Amino acid sequence: MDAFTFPSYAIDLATGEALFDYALTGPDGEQRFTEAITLPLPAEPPSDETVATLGRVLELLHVVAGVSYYKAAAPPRLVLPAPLGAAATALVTAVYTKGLAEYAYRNQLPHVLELRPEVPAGEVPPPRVYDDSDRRPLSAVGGGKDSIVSLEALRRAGFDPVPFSVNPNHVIVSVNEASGLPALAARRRLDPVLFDLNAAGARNGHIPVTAINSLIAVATAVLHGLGPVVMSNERSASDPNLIWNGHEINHQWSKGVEAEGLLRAALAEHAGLTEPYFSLLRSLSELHIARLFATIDRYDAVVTSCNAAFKLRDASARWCRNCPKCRFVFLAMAPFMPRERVVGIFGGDLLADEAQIPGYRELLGVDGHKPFECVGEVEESVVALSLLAAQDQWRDAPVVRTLVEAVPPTAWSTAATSDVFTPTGPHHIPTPYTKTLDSLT
Ligand SMILES: CC(=O)N[C@H]1[C@@H](OP(=O)(O)OP(=O)(O)OC[C@H]2O[C@@H](n3ccc(=O)[nH]c3=O)[C@H](O)[C@@H]2O)O[C@H](CO)[C@@H](O)[C@@H]1O[C@H](C)C(=O)N[C@@H](C)C(=O)N[C@@H](CCC(=O)O)C(=O)O
Ligand SMILES: Nc1ncnc2c1ncn2[C@@H]1O[C@H](COP(=O)(O)OP(=O)(O)OP(=O)(O)O)[C@@H](O)[C@H]1O
Repeated sequence: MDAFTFPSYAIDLATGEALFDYALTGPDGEQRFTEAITLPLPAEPPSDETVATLGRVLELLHVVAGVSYYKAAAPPRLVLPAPLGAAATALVTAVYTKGLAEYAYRNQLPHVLELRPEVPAGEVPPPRVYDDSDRRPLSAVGGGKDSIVSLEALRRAGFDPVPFSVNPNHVIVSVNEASGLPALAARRRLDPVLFDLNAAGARNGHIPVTAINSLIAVATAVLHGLGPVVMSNERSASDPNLIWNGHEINHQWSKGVEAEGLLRAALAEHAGLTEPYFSLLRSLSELHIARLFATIDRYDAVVTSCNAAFKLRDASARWCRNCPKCRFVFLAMAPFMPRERVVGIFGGDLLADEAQIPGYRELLGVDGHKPFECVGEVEESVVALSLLAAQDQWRDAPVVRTLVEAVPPTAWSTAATSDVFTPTGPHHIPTPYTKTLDSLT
């Protein structure tokens, strides 16, 4: 295939269903795809102004959601459907290069990292300015500990958040039920042709799914007259897993602060939104978030951070208890909870299971590189281990004992001087929200 194009998109405001068309084209023909995204409908029909702003957000979503189909062939040309301003073009360029960096690395496709979209010439008419800053926030819920911390903090700080999810599965539905807050949901249906192509051996790999979910959330907020979309993306999401050919390869790129800034700028430029989107947890380490989560117990029976529970097919019921994310989250929660509580949350004791030791060695930086998963930095794992080694309830757990001997002696001084509980780094949290997390402590 030579090129990836974006033939059209349309939304039916009677049903909320938006259809996004894509095409891979080449000398041997064309492969078309249609993705369907259905937004929840508001009680009252939207005004013409709202529909115009929504249209601008959907134009960005159309282009960004194309990554799922582009990756089936990774052609050299990315041909955009309409003129875009500088900020929107920067977002699209980054989504298809940095967002697909893990895919490029694993498939050995260096040209993907250099991809530059072809943007049709022309002016983009300026958008209507839509000041959404003081409206109720839409709080994205993914079913894991991080979004629960944000939702509870927003609620306790009096922001009256509206929980929102894309394709909520049983985990997310249970989390929303546990919150007691009425939630909004959007549906997203990938073109089944993609699965047929995958089964036939098409190129496949990781995509920047948070960029897509984020734009669906912003579209929903606009349609419902709500305020900023509040995400729960942590500090370490901005850190790469490795460097390849001089490029950072980051599994979590679209959760990182660079993606957040690009998305905010594109939404301001293209859709006129003044305060569209930010992460409330941006300055926090995963370990710090786990400590905050420990102060909330109403979600213990339902919280699930394991990605295996969110597969489109053959999903696990809750924690699989045998992946980097399960290992990391167990390690991060354990220092801040009675042992029976964390074992109850996970349905098993990972630190009593010696089969977990090789995976924990990777998390602690003893072997390999940071796994391609949503896990914290090596330093956070080291600090968690040092906290466990100092607790009677954990000191003699088989995995803790072995790991304490496995880490280099320098790890303990690293842990002693670590700033993992000090919020740091760039963030986009608007002034009214800066004290929100204090409501949890
Ligand atoms: C649940 C999961 O981790 N899925 C990744 C996995 O896909 P798998 O084949 O095992 O199962 P499905 O998710 O059901 O996907 C089936 C196919 O569909 C393609 N696909 C899926 C969603 C989408 O938006 N676009 C798609 O094209 C997918 O490629 C499959 O062929 O492995 C895939 C290949 O590496 C990953 O792409 C799947 O990741 C999902 C898109 C996903 O939702 N993953 C999140 C749990 C995730 O990884 N989040 C990251 C943040 C990444 C970011 O920058 O946003 C994190 O939490 O660290
Ligand atoms: N299905 C979804 N719908 C809407 N937002 C989502 C969805 N899945 C994840 N998110 C949001 O995307 C961001 C990244 O997701 P991630 O899975 O890391 O978070 P989480 O589920 O809250 O916590 P954890 O890191 O413990 O899994 C979070 O802000 C989360 O709220």
